[in-house]
Amino acid sequence: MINQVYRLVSPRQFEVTYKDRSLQSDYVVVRPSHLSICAADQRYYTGTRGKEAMATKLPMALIHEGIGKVVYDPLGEIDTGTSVVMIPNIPTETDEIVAENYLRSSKFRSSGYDGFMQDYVFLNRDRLVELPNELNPHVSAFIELVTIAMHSLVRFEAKAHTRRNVFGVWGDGNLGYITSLMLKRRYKDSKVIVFGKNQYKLDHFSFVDETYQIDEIPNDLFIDHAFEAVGGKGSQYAINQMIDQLFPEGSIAIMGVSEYPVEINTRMILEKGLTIIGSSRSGRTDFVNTVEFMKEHPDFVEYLRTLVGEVQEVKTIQDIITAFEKDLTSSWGKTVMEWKI
Ligand SMILES: NC(=O)C1=CN([C@@H]2O[C@H](COP(=O)(O)OP(=O)(O)OC[C@H]3O[C@@H](n4cnc5c(N)ncnc54)[C@H](OP(=O)(O)O)[C@@H]3O)[C@@H](O)[C@H]2O)C=CC1
Ligand SMILES: O=C(CO)[C@H](O)[C@H](O)COP(=O)(O)O
Ligand SMILES: [Zn+2]
Repeated sequence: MINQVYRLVSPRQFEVTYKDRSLQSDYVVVRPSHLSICAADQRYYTGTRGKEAMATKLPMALIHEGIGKVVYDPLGEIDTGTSVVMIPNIPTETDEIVAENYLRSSKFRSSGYDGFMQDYVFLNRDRLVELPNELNPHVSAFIELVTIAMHSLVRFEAKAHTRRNVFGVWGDGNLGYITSLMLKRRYKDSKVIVFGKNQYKLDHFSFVDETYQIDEIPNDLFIDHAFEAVGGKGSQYAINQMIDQLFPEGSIAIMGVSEYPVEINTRMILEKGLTIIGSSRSGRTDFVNTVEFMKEHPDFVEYLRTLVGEVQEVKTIQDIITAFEKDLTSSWGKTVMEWKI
């Protein structure tokens, strides 16, 4: 069959590529239904990802957050029409220590390897997780971003000390919202404080204990552990504030992506004995855990609906551009594409 792949060829410019794909293979074929735009996709779309990465990774289909329905399973194990979330990480080996998303041999969709902006996505059997029918598709579209918070929390639990009275989350955007919501659901007796730049965004965080604008943090406020969900140059300011507000021996989980190295106060990291935990992408276990968590906590899913921002029906390449442009000017939430191309 001929599959159409919608690739970014240069900033703000997409082209259709026709790829001949055989159904005589082990791949399960999925028709995407709802796709969501990540900050990483925007860095490629706008060309801010950096000259070298743009040159080596393009042309490629963007998008690594998405769901769809199974249209063909060569083994006949998965019913046609089953709703699934697609896993963008593609491991090529296993390791007893290193998780699939940290293996340098793994490929990642929409980062040098074609993402989900295709008519049909061909996936290895273990690269999809079945979704319950009742789950809201616009929320499910960005499950991958929820797995990022899940993955970071799992790493935090394995590496940080066990006093968890007060958590601080820096970042009043999508990932900050998801992380603080997940912390509140997982640690019912702990206090969660969110630190952000915009009062109108912080107003959405009604479920946390306290919120502060980053230039109004009380001097006597201290936290046990911190999560960074800012990215870019802002992460430098955020990480240095975390270092100041943490009790000794606390931890900092970094999730935000920065294009350039950031300067952090290593002297105080040493003096306070802080642990820094880097966290990037996610793997199958995180997807399975996240879908289970969403099944068990309907109120968690309900809160995530607040994050559904722009919804754009996509039938043409111009609609794709419209979705990315709307996302750039949107002041809150995730942009979801209803994939009907
Ligand atoms: N590790 C991983 O695997 C993943 C990482 N990410 C990364 O996480 C980061 C956040 O993503 P996302 O939530 O979607 O992006 P958002 O833009 O929605 O969120 C970032 C928020 O942080 C605010 N902010 C800026 N500076 C500070 C500061 N010093 N302290 C507190 N808040 C601040 C921003 O405000 P304003 O807009 O006003 O500047 C914005 O509201 C990005 O870098 C993204 O690439 C995303 C997915 C996976
Ligand atoms: O968003 C992400 C995962 O959900 C990661 O931040 C993204 O994969 C980083 O990729 P790149 O190196 O291409 O910017
Ligand atoms: Zn992403």
